[in-house]
Amino acid sequence: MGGTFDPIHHGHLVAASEVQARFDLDEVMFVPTGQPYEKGRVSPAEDRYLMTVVATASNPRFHVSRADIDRDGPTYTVDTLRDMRAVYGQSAELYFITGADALGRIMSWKDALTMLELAHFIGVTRPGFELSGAHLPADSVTLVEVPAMAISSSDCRNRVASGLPVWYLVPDGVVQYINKRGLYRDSGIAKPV
Ligand SMILES: Nc1ncnc2c1ncn2[C@@H]1O[C@H](COP(=O)(O)OP(=O)(O)OP(=O)(O)O)[C@@H](O)[C@H]1O
Ligand SMILES: O=C(O)c1ccc[n+]([C@@H]2O[C@H](COP(=O)([O-])O)[C@@H](O)[C@H]2O)c1
Repeated sequence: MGGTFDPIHHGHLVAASEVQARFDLDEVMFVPTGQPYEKGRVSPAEDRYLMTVVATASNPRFHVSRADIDRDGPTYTVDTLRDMRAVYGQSAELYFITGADALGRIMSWKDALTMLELAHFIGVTRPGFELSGAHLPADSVTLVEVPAMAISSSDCRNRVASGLPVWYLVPDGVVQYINKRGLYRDSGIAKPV
């Protein structure tokens, strides 16, 4: 599952768990983006990576990859999938999990046709976003309805900046990590480590 995870929240975790169970996946690899070129300023990659590790630690099927944060330049999913293919080998069945909003734009992603050959794409429902696969290649993309969790990372950041709690929106360890590092308090983005 690819995402900026700034911070990772229960919407991401429920979506990953649902897809893992429905597709009987051996594991779900969370891949925090290095430089998400479509987003503005984001928190340091190391903070986003560590929050993802903390959030997924208790699930034996969940793992976290540094592939995107260790690669220089803007993050493109075609590169992520090539890296995953190199790790798991040619015979592995790869699925790329993402949200319905992101999925709607995948045909404009870098090397979209090559990318669609490297994995099967799963778009999970997200409250507030219309789920339509009409313009997407049906053999490469599946839309999956997951239990609705109206949580977003931007809302979590805004809540911290306003002094509101994010308990129960993100895992407890992520709340503690945000507090320890003072993330999102001022501009919404922490200073580099
Ligand atoms: N509550 C949710 N339910 C289902 N999918 C989600 C949810 N939140 C995020 N996603 C999906 O997870 C992927 C990674 O999300 P990302 O890390 O950008 O979080 P986000 O909450 O969308 O962040 P932001 O609010 O900063 O845009 C995206 O494809 C997004 O659509
Ligand atoms: O490959 C691309 O051109 C591309 C463009 C936008 C987003 N993505 C990937 O889509 C995933 C979700 O992105 P985001 O910005 O919603 O967190 C994440 O893994 C991104 O690297 C990939």
